[in-house]
Amino acid sequence: MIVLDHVSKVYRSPKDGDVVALKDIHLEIKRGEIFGIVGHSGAGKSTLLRLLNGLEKPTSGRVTVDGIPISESSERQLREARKKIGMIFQHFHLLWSRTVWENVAFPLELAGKPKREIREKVDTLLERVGLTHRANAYPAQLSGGQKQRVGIARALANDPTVLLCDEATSALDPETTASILELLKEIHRDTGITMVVITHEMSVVKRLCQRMAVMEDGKIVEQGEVEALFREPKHPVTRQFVESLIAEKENAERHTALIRIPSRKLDLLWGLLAERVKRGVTATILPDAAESGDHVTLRIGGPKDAVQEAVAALKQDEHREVIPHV
Ligand SMILES: Nc1ncnc2c1ncn2[C@@H]1O[C@H](COP(=O)(O)OP(=O)(O)OP(=O)(O)O)[C@@H](O)[C@H]1O
Repeated sequence: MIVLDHVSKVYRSPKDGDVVALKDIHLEIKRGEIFGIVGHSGAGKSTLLRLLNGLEKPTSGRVTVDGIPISESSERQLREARKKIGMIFQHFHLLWSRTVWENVAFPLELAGKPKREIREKVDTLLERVGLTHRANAYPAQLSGGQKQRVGIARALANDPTVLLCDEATSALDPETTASILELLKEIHRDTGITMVVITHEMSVVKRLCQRMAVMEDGKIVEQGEVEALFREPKHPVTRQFVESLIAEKENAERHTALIRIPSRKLDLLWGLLAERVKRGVTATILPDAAESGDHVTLRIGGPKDAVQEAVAALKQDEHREVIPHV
């Protein structure tokens, strides 16, 4: 469906000299696949995406999308090809002076579609993304998630066969991200559209993609099934990304509890906590000017279960003077 055949891209700048953004990339994405591309800032992800919709031409190599030789197409041919290549962006790129409805209608107007067809299509798309009730609102009146829903509806207006997602959830909070990923999955299920998902968030790849490529310094350093790469990352950059997700998860699972204990029991209880520290529990004595001296406050942190268990242990019978603080 999408083929990058030994593609390189060099930006020539009189000021900074040559910047090699992509080095001999070979990538094949199958029809109907959700393919993730991850990499740190500057790895070349955006350049790769811009080659797919013809916004940039490769310095060498060929780019083919759905049988169209994008890298060799004229501007006129590209305009036609881009109708079949939808794109959504991190910062939505909506037209601020147009309503939700008019934003979604825009690509259909550009394609010269008759009014009645536009009306039906926009109504259907707004229903699809759950925004019928906001049709007459302006982008400034919408939440981030709603703006991205408009972006998705607009990207789908001309029934594309490919959807390019450029950090589409990076500006959204975790809950909104989850709902947008769910919507993208539903659209994929309903239409079989091929998706290319560029992100620096491994959680997005994990939840959405079937295969992925990891980029570093203009090259693909590893690619394969998402599950396999998560199970056995080989390249250090892949490993780093996989570990970042584990850290993300652990963070999300972190809980804290404050507990006030008699100072004279501190040594004893500290010993009791020590074995739990091995299981990811942290204990900190909080500096508190209001302490009378006969009590101290401890902050217990860590995974929810472990924190609850540690607090329960501190409160057990022989230490019944422990007073829950919160
Ligand atoms: N128009 C341009 N002119 C010159 N250099 C460019 C241009 N666009 C990108 N670059 C350079 O090409 C390299 C790859 O950039 P690119 O934006 O593709 O990376 P990225 O992985 O998408 O990073 P980010 O997530 O920060 O956008 C970088 O060194 C960047 O500075």
